[in-house]
Amino acid sequence: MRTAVVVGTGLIGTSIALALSRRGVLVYLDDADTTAARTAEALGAGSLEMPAGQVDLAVLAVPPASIGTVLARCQRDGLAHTYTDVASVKVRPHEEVRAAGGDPSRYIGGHPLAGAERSGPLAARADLFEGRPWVLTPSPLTDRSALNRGLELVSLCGGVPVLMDTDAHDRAVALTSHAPHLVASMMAARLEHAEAEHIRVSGQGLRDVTRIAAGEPALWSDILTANADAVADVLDGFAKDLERLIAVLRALPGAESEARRAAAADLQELLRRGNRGHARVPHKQRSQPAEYVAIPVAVPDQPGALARLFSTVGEAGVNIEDVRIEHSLDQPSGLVELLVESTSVAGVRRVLDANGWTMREKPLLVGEG
Ligand SMILES: NC(=O)c1ccc[n+]([C@@H]2O[C@H](COP(=O)([O-])OP(=O)(O)OC[C@H]3O[C@@H](n4cnc5c(N)ncnc54)[C@H](O)[C@@H]3O)[C@@H](O)[C@H]2O)c1
Ligand SMILES: O=C(O)C(=O)C[C@]1(C(=O)O)C=C[C@@H](O)C=C1
Repeated sequence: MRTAVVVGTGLIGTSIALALSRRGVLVYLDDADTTAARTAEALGAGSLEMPAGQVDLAVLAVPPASIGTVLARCQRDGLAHTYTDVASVKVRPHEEVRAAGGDPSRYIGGHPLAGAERSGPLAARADLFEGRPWVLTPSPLTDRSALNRGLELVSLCGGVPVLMDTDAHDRAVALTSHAPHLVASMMAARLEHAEAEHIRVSGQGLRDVTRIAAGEPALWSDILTANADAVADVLDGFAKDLERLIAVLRALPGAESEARRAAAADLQELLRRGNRGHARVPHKQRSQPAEYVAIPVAVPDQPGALARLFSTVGEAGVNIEDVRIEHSLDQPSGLVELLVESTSVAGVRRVLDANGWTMREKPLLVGEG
């Protein structure tokens, strides 16, 4: 693949664009929100100039409900030879592509099982998909060349391709992604009005269980609406376990000893079932764990300052893996931590220094806090 357009330069689109650009693909960026597109460009994800001719692949990284209309528009404009999307559901986009008059032979549905609870290009990372499953859903109408192009995309992004039917995909992710999201949201919702004193005494467990509840509600309602029945089926089983668990917990303190023993055995069995289920969760495989270093840079609170910082780093030919921003209220500047591969640190510090940026002395190894 030599050329690609990424439509939707948020978390997923920009991560794909960064990965492709790194592998030498010429990437063009398009987003309804020009700030998102400009930020992705400043991160080194590609170019805002639209291509003169047809590109090899267009990747639609827009919300699920927009795939059909965006694909029909792109195909009408003859933007690309082949099209794929990354939406978290697959039945509805396939149906909408047909309903919107798109050409299904040049479209292959896709869904990388990697992401984050943050949205937008600033949350993007080039290695997001490394070692992660990436489902492709060819239909009987999909051309073999489109399937091969999809496989090439997955490979360039470091993902592991999995071919599935749209139905099977949506049922699978109802269990592994969509219902877990709602369970995390429901647990996190318990905290909304909890006493601050209580929340203060929390550890990593609460963070682990609630992390994904920070996801963008508009995107998640779109995803859940498109897969509502399958998610409700998973939650039905969950609700039965929950009902049983509440009865068991209520029985534990007060019951006669035999009933108490039965309740304790039930509780243990539920916890053991949890152990067995947890043991089946696949762990992320990475070919080579990359070591990132955070370079803290003081950035003035001025329009365009972040874009200038990113393009300075881009000039050094270095990919920014992640960005953390600490806003200091009432201060004329904030602290921005640029995460880069450890091998690039010296070059980045040199180019920042030459361009007048102020850095904190010692770079932090990620995880040092
Ligand atoms: N967030 C995740 O963890 C995750 C993981 C895998 C797949 N996905 C899927 O990836 C897609 C994008 O999600 P994201 O997390 O990157 O969201 P995001 O909000 O970070 O980015 C979406 C981008 O699409 C743009 N956009 C919306 N409608 C558009 C249109 N009609 N034309 C052009 N641009 C448009 C928005 O302006 C935004 O910049 C969704 O379909 C989602 O289901 C998300
Ligand atoms: O890691 C996360 O933050 C995610 O929620 C990513 C996650 C998931 O694993 O459920 C979320 C939605 C996607 O469609 C794919 C991946």
